[in-house]
Amino acid sequence: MSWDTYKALTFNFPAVELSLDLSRLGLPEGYIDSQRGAFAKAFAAMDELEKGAIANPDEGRMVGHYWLRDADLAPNEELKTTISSSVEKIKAFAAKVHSGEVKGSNGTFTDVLVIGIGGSALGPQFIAHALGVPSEDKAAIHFFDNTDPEGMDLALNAIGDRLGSTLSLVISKSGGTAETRNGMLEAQKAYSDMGLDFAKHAVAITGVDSKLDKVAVSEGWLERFEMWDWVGGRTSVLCAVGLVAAALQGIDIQALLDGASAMDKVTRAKSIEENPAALLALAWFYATNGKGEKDMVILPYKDRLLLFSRYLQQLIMESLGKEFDLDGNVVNQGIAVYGNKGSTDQHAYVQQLREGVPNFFATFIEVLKDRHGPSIDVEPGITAGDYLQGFLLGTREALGETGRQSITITTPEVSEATVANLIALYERAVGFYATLTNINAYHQPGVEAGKKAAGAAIELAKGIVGALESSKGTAMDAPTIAEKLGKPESTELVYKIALHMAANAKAGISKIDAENWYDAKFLILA
Ligand SMILES: O=P(O)(O)OC[C@H]1O[C@](O)(CO)[C@@H](O)[C@@H]1O
Repeated sequence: MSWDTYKALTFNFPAVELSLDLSRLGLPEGYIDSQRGAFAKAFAAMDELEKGAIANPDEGRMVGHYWLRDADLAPNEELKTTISSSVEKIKAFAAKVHSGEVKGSNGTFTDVLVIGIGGSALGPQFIAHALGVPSEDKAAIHFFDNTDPEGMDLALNAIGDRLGSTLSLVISKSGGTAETRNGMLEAQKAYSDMGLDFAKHAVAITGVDSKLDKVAVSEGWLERFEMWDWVGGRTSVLCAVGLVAAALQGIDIQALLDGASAMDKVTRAKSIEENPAALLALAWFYATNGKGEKDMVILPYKDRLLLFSRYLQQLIMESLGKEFDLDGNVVNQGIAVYGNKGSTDQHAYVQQLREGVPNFFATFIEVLKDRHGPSIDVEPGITAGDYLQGFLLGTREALGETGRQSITITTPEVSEATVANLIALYERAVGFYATLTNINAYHQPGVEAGKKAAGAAIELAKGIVGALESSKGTAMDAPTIAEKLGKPESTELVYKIALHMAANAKAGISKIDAENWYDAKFLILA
């Protein structure tokens, strides 16, 4: 890359100490100019959104995550007060927990168990991993982010005998998410097995009057923090969803809010070149032909940013992956996101990136500061951190040689400010990209289909137990059970569910193997 091309296509944003290098994207001459009209619309739409327009038309909702870090921007006094008092309430609660004024049955809280999924876990996980220092944190943080029983066992195992000084945060915007409900019930059981009262160790973060909120009220949980319908799950990390856990861990949440606010100010610029979120959205649009034709590979060369790609997966794919545009046309939009960290990835999938199917563009995230404190030389005059940067620069070069596109974001260090900068940068880039592609970034109708089908499988499971119980001692294969349930069309599901039940000896169900696996029979002994 020539120095002049690099300078011409690298954009620096001193206010947030960030630089964005688009020089390895192959942007044709005049491309930015050709997009000015489209971006004028995107800037205008973003202005309207920030003023409180119903930017999520399907759900008739405002989209207010930008107000969370600058309450004065909220469209009315009530919201301004709600937002600021929520932040104050979080800080005050964390202070009481740290001082021991609010404590568990076994004394000052040492651990925090976050129970949530999707946007109610990914943001808190990213922040905890990026900014936590185990030996200094005010609380160790653990997650139930799935309905996998063994995953929960592992988290409980890490907590060990400290459950009596563990604060559980149950986080669900809707308050009705099955995985989170299951996690809550499992946690409740773990506390009660140790003779502890869950309610005295539990905090709810949810919408007012949701199912979860009602449970928290009726059981007299320690505290409740409100979530609002104008904050989407995937953009909720800077409200109570992410801030309570972060504050308890000892992370400076005001610095997070200020970092996001600083990036928000920069990304309100009305000129593409002066706006890093606009440049990022433009880069995505160019690289994917505005149709998601290429995947986005996120490559932070920093262990602390490992979970950023997972966080972005939801932010970008749940926001942009849409069947219809705002006019009802079928568009099947989206950008697939994956990634891990460099240089670890160099020894995993970079081989394919360089030589295999050219269906991606990479985003390198470069962090200038290696560590707090000095580093030893691993070779004369060279540190491990020099190697890390060397691998970033080398991989980027190697990808360029085979015509693979990349973006590079450079930030000075990993801190509250820069982590929040990145979050705010990508939130706004997603918003701009949605306007460029004329889609609603703020709903997720597709998620419902899987939830409904899962519900049907659970109903079927109940039926299978009933069928085997009513014919105790009789072994039946899957087609017979399905027939008995009046659901021959669901034979495959019956087979899969019965296999799982037998593996877990559920309701005493066992399996009699046959030579052909599909002829296995299931029974409950008489
Ligand atoms: O916070 P809730 O309501 O439990 O939802 C969890 C996640 O489920 C989804 O609704 C769908 O995956 C996400 O948008 C959301 O972040």
